[in-house]
Amino acid sequence: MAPHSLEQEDHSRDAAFNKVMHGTSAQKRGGFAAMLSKGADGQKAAVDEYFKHWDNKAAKDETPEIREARRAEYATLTRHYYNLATDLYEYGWGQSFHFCRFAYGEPFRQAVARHEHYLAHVMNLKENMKVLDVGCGVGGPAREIVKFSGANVTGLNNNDYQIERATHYAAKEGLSHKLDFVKGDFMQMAFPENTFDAVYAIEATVHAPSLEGIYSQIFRVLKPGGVFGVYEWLMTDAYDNDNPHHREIRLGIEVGDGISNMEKIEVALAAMKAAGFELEINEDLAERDDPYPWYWPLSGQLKYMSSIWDFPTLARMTKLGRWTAHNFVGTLEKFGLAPKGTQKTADSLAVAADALVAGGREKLFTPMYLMVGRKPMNA
Ligand SMILES: CC(C)=CCC[C@@H](C)[C@H]1CC[C@H]2C3=C(CC[C@]12C)[C@@]1(C)CC[C@H](O)C[C@@H]1CC3
Repeated sequence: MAPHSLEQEDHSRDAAFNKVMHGTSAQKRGGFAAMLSKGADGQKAAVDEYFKHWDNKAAKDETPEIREARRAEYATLTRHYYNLATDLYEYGWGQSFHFCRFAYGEPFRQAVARHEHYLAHVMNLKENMKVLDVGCGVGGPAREIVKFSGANVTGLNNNDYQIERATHYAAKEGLSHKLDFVKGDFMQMAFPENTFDAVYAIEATVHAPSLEGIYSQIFRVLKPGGVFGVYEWLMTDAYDNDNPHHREIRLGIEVGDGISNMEKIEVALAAMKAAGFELEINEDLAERDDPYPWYWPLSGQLKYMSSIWDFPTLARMTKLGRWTAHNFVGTLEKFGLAPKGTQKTADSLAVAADALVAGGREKLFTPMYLMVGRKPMNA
């Protein structure tokens, strides 16, 4: 698809909204405690803004105009998605918002960290390099990559609440001298051209309305000779847009994961080329011969559990765990202990989980299409 028109940024509006919805909850210890201390008006506005794009818009009825309306509001849609989902992510998954490969007997957190180390390794990140993390979440991967490589990392994020959480965790771990976090829309980065030695993006650029647009921005801020590494969310070659079942899976992933429009592998490869990168690596890591698939923690199959410490994380994904969570947050909402819309958000994440597992099982979708590209020296 062609490069897309951009939403007007308004950082003071976003900061004011952040105060109304999140208050001081960014300082709370875990996702669950943070979730219970939201401002009701802010939460309602975020729910309305986010779900207006999806409610009553089934895959079978979707028109190009509906999809286009979502793409046109990509930044607001993504910002409100993370206003709603961040605490649930932290509660259910941890502080690294991405999938990973699993080796035999490998505990969950170790596998997540290994996926981050692998990207740093293939990009050859080194001590004191100036590195940009595009769409840094609450900074779990950035902290790990700083510790692994010694690089200095700037995290770019469009969501004020995630920046507050990321800043809080970096300070807590004594890493503030190696890490900073900057608010901004990755489609219109404020950094001057040729700023960074390396840029990485872990399962984040899928939120862009145009892959060519975001990869071109990354190309611009990279120094000549600099490297870009990305784990991209993409529909595989097996995805057929004329197949209603395939479309349902794609829409399920999009609605539950705050994505305005997800593309196929061929589009991402063409976008890297159009942006100007020399492609050094492109591989779907989901196709590696691993003992367990990337989606297994979401599928609730406890038989793959290799460490008893993973039980609390994985139990939440079983049928019983999900049923309990649905009813628990519903009860909290009823008694005014959790803000209205918490259950709707949790249910939407459950839809995402099912669609992600179906997309993975049917090999229609990958969350780990690895691309490493270099900006030519003469660019
Ligand atoms: C949205 C993008 C581009 C990346 C995030 C990937 C994953 C970290 C998330 C995708 C689906 C999420 C779900 C949860 C945590 C984060 C994800 C795995 C939950 C396990 C959080 C707790 C809820 O009760 C169930 C969620 C299911 C989906």
